[in-house]
This record gives sequence, structure tokens and C-alpha cells, in this order.
Amino acid sequence: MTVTVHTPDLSAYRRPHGAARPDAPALSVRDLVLEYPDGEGRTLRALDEVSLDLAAGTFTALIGPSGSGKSSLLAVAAGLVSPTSGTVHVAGTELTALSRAARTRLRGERIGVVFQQPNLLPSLTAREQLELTVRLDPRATRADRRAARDRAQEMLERVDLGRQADQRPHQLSGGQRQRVNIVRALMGSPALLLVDEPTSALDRERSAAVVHLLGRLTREEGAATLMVTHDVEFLDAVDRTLTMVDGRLS
Ligand SMILES: Nc1ncnc2c1ncn2[C@@H]1O[C@H](COP(=O)(O)OP(=O)(O)OP(=O)(O)O)[C@@H](O)[C@H]1O
Repeated sequence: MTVTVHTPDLSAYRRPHGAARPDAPALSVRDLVLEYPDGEGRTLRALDEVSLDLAAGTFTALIGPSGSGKSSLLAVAAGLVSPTSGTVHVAGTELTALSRAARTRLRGERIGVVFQQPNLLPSLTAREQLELTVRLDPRATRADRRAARDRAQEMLERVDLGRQADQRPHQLSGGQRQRVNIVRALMGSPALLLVDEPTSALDRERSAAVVHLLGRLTREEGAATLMVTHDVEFLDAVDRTLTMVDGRLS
């Protein structure tokens, strides 16, 4: 099996938000269209003229029926899927104008992604999961590694996992694993945090805790967080709720 690890520019650790334009929204989407072939010679429009701005330090929920386009919007905003037309800017940089390699670099520097299931590596401790990107970067100096270790410990303490820093995923509960997953995505101080169904594997109490934690970290870190969710009961924790129906936002 081949494992490809994309290492970000270490400047993301040394100077958070780097050369980002301070006045630019963390995410700016304009007239986004994403079409897929439907297998019968026609096209299916997953995103239909979507426009959206997210400001730094705000927490936004994205809800809507199954198949309405929520994951598609997250994938395009993360630079994982190229739209049919329209533009995406992340912290002032036009993601949709970049080469694939430059898009991957921008993702490493400015975007954090949290998937449904915490995809943690079984053999690494909680702190090592957070340090991994820097540890794997051949350009990292000893000072970079030390800074990453300090930030990893600090981030774990901020989510009440300071005492679990040396534990491996199988020694953690589902809620603790999801907290490690979230702070790992914030390690490089991203401008934009994209979160896909973070509570799907958790019970009600732990789901509420994870959503409120995301709200707190969003404000503390100054990231813009966009969270796809089915859990409408926790929407009191977000600043804004967007609804997607048939590829359109309302
Ligand atoms: N790779 C693909 N190829 C073809 N069609 C796709 C592809 N990915 C998604 N679609 C279609 O695009 C539409 C939007 O899908 P998307 O996964 O974005 O919806 P969603 O709102 O996230 O759904 P869910 O809540 O069920 O996860 C759906 O009709 C889906 O079938």
C-alpha cells in the first residue's frame, strides 16, 4: 500500500495566517456550479450558483436534506474537487485558479478538515498525531519540532486531554478521539476549518459537547468554521445556519 502524506509549508506553524490578506473573508465563494455526469448522458447539478462569505472567528452550520450538495460544497471549498464554474477564495487566495500542487499546499497551510470518523493512526499517541505533519517534514528544524510539541500539548490541554497526551486511540473514548481529531486539524492555525458530520458516531451528550467545543475553538483560534450537520438540536452553538436544498443555499 502506498501512503501519500502532504506536508504543509512550515511557515504555517511559525507565522499563523502568513501572508493572508487581513481584510479578506476566510472563505469567499462566488457563483459556484458543480456538475456530475449522471450516467445517462445528462448532467446532475450538485451545486447551483452558490455564493457565500465566511468571516474569521465565525461558526456556521450547513444543513439540508440528503443529496442536497452539502458534502460537495465542503469538497470544493477544501480544494479536493474542482468546480464546473465559479470561484473559491480562501483567506484572499483564489483556490480555483491554482495548480493541483499549489492547491494541496494551500490546503496544508490555510485549511483544516475534520471528517466524520476520527481517522487517527492506531500506533501513535494523541500528541504524536498532532505532531506528525512536522515530524514528517524533512525541512523541519529542531526548533520547529519543539514548537510543534509545545503547541500539541497546549491544544490537548485546551480540550481537556492533557493527561491523555501519551495514550493511543484505542485507549481513548469516541468523544476523546473526536477531540484529538479536531485539535489536529487546528494545529497549523488554519484560516478555514471544514467539518463534516462531526457527531455522527456520538451519543447526544457527547455530540453537544463536540459542537460547543467547535464553537469555542473557532472563536479562540479566529478560524472560520463551516460544519455540515444533521443535528439541528445543537444549532444554538453556531453563529449562523445555512440550508442547502437541491444545490442551492438559502
Ligand atoms: N462523485 C460523484 N459522482 C456523481 N454524482 C455525485 C458524486 N458525488 C455526489 N454526487 C451527487 O451530487 C449530489 C449532492 O451530493 P452530496 O454528497 O454533496 O450531498 P449531501 O447533501 O452531502 O448528502 P448527505 O447528507 O447524504 O451526505 C447527489 O445527488 C449525489 O448523488
